[in-house]
Amino acid sequence: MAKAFKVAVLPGDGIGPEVMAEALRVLDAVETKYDVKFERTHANVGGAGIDNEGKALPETTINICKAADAILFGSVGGPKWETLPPDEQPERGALLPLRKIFGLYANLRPAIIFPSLTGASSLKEEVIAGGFNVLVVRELTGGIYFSQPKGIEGQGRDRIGIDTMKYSVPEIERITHVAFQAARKRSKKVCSIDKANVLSSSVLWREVVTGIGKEYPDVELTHMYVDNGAMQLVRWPKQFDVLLCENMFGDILSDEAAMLTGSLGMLPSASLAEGTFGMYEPSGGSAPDIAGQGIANPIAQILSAGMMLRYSFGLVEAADAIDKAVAKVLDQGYRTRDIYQKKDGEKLVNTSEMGKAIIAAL
Ligand SMILES: NC(=O)c1ccc[n+]([C@@H]2O[C@H](COP(=O)([O-])OP(=O)(O)OC[C@H]3O[C@@H](n4cnc5c(N)ncnc54)[C@H](O)[C@@H]3O)[C@@H](O)[C@H]2O)c1
Ligand SMILES: CC(C)[C@H](C(=O)O)[C@@H](O)C(=O)O
Ligand SMILES: [Mg+2]
Repeated sequence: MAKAFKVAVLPGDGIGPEVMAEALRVLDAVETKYDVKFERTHANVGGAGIDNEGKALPETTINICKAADAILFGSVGGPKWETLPPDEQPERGALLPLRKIFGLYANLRPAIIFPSLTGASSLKEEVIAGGFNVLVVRELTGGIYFSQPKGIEGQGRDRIGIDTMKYSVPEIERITHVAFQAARKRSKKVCSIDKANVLSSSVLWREVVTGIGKEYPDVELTHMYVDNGAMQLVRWPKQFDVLLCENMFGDILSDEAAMLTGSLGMLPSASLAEGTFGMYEPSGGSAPDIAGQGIANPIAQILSAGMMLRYSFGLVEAADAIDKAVAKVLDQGYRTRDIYQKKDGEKLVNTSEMGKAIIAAL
């Protein structure tokens, strides 16, 4: 009998449902080819949760996720819900609680430049010639996103907005191990990003990372302040292998790294808990500027589904096949609008045509 895995499918808002449809078709194709079954249950999240069930993260959605082996997530948010109280909006009302409820502390965001896409990068060709492959390892359940106190206090012009950045030693230790273990399977270099010249949480971060680094003598460890890191990424991205970041620094640097590869629509992510449970989503958002037009790039969502097969289901062969199929269609010249450079040999396609091409290449 075919091996079966339960997937909670949360398409969300904006381009979320459009790119999710293509990732699900890719999963259909994997089922046929690899004798596996993905039992999918759809659930509302974000604006779709608010509109259909009155809440960004309805109980039914939480229960569907709890019953699943992994969550495949689209993206949430958009102008329609931006006037709600902050904690009820899609991002703070659904995405962040999901990360916390499921203990998804390790966010892996690989930024890989495909050889055929070097021209789509915002960097000069000579800087990225030969490609680069950076893995952002972002701490996802701590830091300034979650620490207390937080909120707006007082009245009128006397109000103050408060956010707090806290990290405990165990929180730093576990994400550091993830970074070093990932580096061991790659080019054996970890660059830890912090702001230890200003922030106390970063002073502790640097100390703990240095200590853990001694357990991995085969991996080179360097430290960099986040402002310099942001600059070095655009100056010479090839110097980096694994970038280890706290929550907010990782959020910012992963968008930057994504754009160096050509488009935010190319960058997948895996958010992992202890064990095999994970949530898989594009690093980018609901892209309200292009939603509803059928032109979004589905590659980040499809590669995220591939990461789900790799990290939560152990289906390495099928995951490799998805990665290769994406590289192949890019070599064949298929381009959604975000990565189209009007060069000879390029074929401008919409979301579903890109999905179909990837399935054909599987
Ligand atoms: N994980 C998530 O659900 C997530 C992540 C980031 C932002 N958001 C939310 O998304 C909404 C829009 O935020 P934003 O505009 O700052 O960021 P965004 O990532 O949605 O869009 C930034 C730019 O990248 C482009 N882009 C993103 N994904 C693309 C794709 N697949 N194909 C082609 N182009 C793509 C968009 O068109 C836009 O020009 C906000 O409500 C934000 O909070 C959600
Ligand atoms: C939408 C937002 C809460 C989210 C984050 O900041 O983590 C997004 O930007 C991301 O990168 O996944
Ligand atoms: Mg982000």
